[in-house]
Amino acid sequence: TNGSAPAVPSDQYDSLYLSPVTVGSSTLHLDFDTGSSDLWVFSSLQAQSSLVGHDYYMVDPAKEKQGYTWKISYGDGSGASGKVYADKVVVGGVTATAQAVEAATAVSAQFTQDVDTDGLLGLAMSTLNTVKPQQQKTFFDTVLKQLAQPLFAVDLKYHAAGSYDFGFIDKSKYTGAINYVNADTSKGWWGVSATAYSIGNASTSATVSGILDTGTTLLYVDTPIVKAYYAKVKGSKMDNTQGGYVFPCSATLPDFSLTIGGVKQIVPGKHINYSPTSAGNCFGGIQTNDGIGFSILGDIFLKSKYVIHEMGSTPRIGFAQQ
Ligand SMILES: N#Cc1c(N)n[nH]c1N1CCCC1
Repeated sequence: TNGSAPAVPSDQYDSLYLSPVTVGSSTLHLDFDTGSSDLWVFSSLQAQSSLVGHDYYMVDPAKEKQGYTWKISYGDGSGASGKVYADKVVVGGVTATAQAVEAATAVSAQFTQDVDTDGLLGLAMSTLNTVKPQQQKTFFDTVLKQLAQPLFAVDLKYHAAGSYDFGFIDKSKYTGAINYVNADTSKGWWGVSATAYSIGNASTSATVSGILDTGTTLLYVDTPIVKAYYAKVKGSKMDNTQGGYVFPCSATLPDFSLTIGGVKQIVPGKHINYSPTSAGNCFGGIQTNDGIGFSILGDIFLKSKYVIHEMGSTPRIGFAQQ
């Protein structure tokens, strides 16, 4: 079976996208994350006070994987931990009958405060899964063999609902050709490299190595590229209080592209005005990857494309224009 689930922006700035998932007998709204590999949910194991505003998984003790635990921490300092159950998970009609469901006993404040997000569904390689004593499979790995094609396709949109397709490519969701490149999955992520970037009409050769990551809001690249971009934005500056480059909300933002597999993957300038700040200017969608060690092609990069993640004998990534 194949299937498709909506990806709905959680707020007016596309901070993250939420998709409905049936876990056991509950429907939760999860953040599908190609940058991590745990399927974890808010659960009845948590203190009631942590569950206010959230949908949550009602655990069935008979389904517990006794002695199994998980603990995850993300690059932004957030995290969660808990116990593991084997239960039914359904995404867009695709069913995993005994998926490892990581039920939270504790989650960090960032998650408790975000009442829209009921957990995450990881779509990176299962080698990054945090369950002990035995690593568990992602939902995609669990259902892979039942899919017509061994792939999922990501269709995130700018200030609109998109979708995640499992097992098929939806020709109505893109125009032009799909450009495929091999994926570097050696570090557990969907890794990709670019050979150049462009700002407006000017191209510069450079090697940009990074990961595709639906769970990251913005686009993080090397500092020299970020500086060159905002040099073309009148009134832009690095604002340490806001934590990145900001600019007047009236500024005209040039398009940005990364050349991947010889094809320019363009990010429209409009998408690079991420959100207003508390200080009366606007926060940039392109920011420095300082301290990360590689680039992160997050939602700002992804939301103009239809991106196929194919786990064939050689993992591949396909890019097409929405
Ligand atoms: N930081 C971070 C991060 C990432 N690189 N991919 N997904 C992330 N998160 C998912 C939920 C919180 C952060």
